[in-house]
Amino acid sequence: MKNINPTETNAWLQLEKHFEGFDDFSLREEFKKDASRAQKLTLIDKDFYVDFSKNLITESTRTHLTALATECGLKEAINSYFTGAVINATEKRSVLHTALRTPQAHADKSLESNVSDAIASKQKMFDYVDGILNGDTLSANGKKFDTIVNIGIGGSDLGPVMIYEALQAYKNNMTLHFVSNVEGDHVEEVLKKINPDTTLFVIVSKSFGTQETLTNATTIRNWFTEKLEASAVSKHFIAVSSNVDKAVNFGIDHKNIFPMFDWVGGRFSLWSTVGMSVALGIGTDNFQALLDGAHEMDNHFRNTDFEKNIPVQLALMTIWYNNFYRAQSEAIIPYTQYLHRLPAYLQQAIMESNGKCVDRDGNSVTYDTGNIVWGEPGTNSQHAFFQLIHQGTKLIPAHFIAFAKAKYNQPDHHNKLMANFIAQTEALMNGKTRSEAKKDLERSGKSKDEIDMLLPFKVFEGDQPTTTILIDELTPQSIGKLIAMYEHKIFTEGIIWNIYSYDQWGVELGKVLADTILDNIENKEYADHDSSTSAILKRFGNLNS
Ligand SMILES: O=P(O)(O)OC[C@H]1O[C@H](O)[C@H](O)[C@@H](O)[C@@H]1O
Repeated sequence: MKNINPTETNAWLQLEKHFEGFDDFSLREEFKKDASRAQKLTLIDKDFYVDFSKNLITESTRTHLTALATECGLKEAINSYFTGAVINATEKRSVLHTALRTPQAHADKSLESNVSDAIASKQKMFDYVDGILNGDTLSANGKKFDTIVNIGIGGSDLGPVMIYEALQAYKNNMTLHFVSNVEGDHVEEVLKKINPDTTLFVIVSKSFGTQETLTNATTIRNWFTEKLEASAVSKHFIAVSSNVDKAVNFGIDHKNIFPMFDWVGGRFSLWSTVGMSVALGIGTDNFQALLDGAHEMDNHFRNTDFEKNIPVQLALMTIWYNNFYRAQSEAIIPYTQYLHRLPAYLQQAIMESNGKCVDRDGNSVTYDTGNIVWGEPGTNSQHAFFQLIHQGTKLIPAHFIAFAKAKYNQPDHHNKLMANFIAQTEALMNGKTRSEAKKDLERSGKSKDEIDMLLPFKVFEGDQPTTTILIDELTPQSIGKLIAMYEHKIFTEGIIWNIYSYDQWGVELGKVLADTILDNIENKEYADHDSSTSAILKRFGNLNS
């Protein structure tokens, strides 16, 4: 992989010049000028329809941005990514979540053994899941398991919970709970709801060293052994980890440890045995369909020209807004409750990956990286933060994601949902001019004085950019494809920004300091900090003494 400072490329210079022409850019005008704008700026890959035309771009913008991707060595980088080069250099690891969904017959020569290991570990997981679901594997008291508790945090929680919520229409009758936060109240609330006799606990931790997960697992095991014999632990607790020894030390039966691989990053691990709880909740066929959907997007990303490549063009939009428009954030608005955890999942995937201020040569970057993402499902978000997108002072490019077909036959609901989905992007783009707003007020019979007073508040500037991602139907396949699309978008941005997307050193500092503070709390030693930290520690200590 070449380390290229994007701002020193010819394409970047061209983009800077090109951007100067955007002072009086108007999407309304662009659509008026070119009847085929939507068609030219929409990419279709089977069930995915991605319309970029409501973005602040022209076809030349796309050309310049695509040239930037090429000049930054994206083609070679994609090849390195898919063939197992050590692209996570600071941790000396390959980045091969794509191998987890590759059929053996499609494996690259260099990755045959990774793919066959992935398939073997998936098979072990599937056999176990089938045994639980068909009742061959029973609880310590010979009962069928009916509840799963996933104990994990970060990538060992967000991916599984997001997918499980997304695929509620595909769930079997297993009840799933997710315990992630180290907050004891979170654990207690889950324990209140479950019967130890019929509950399987899945401890998920790549490192098996994460404070939150080990604390929760220990508390839950203690609770469990108060209710059932200690010998029942081996039938009710399983672990997913790449640190098998630590899982054994914790007391997990060797045969109940489902290994994951060093070459899969935590936030990209939902495709691996980390998906255990999801597979238990939706069954192995649906889990396989999820993998197949992701593989379909892998092929699209790897084999499609950049101009027609959905993840590449999505990444380039982020570069355009982040580095040229200097937009501070992007919104992700899924028009389905099923995807209510998608923004949270993407916050980890995107911000932990690309929140880096040092380039691949170890120098401080001189340009912005790491886009901030946030969001909530529509239509709820329309009644919450859309005011700021429509009339605030910030440029907030947004992804609008929806599925053309609903899962249940409620056409009245679905038509209303989709009407809002479509209307919002049109409104954000067109806004409302002063004269349009004035006409509206006149039509409503307001006096001249009232109109003069109200008019400034009724104007919408418009030109708020959106990308519409319309997918035929929400299925395990399309959800897999959607998540893989974002994974490759993240990769592409990291390559162009010349940063390492697959480490997360920034998470360490706070973790280490928390250990010291915990020591202080336990020993009631509050003095050895700045006055703010000491006072907070003391107040906390006093309230709990
Ligand atoms: O799976 P684990 O090893 O327990 O790690 C859980 C999480 O811990 C860290 O905070 C990392 O920043 C995350 O990327 C990771 O997903």
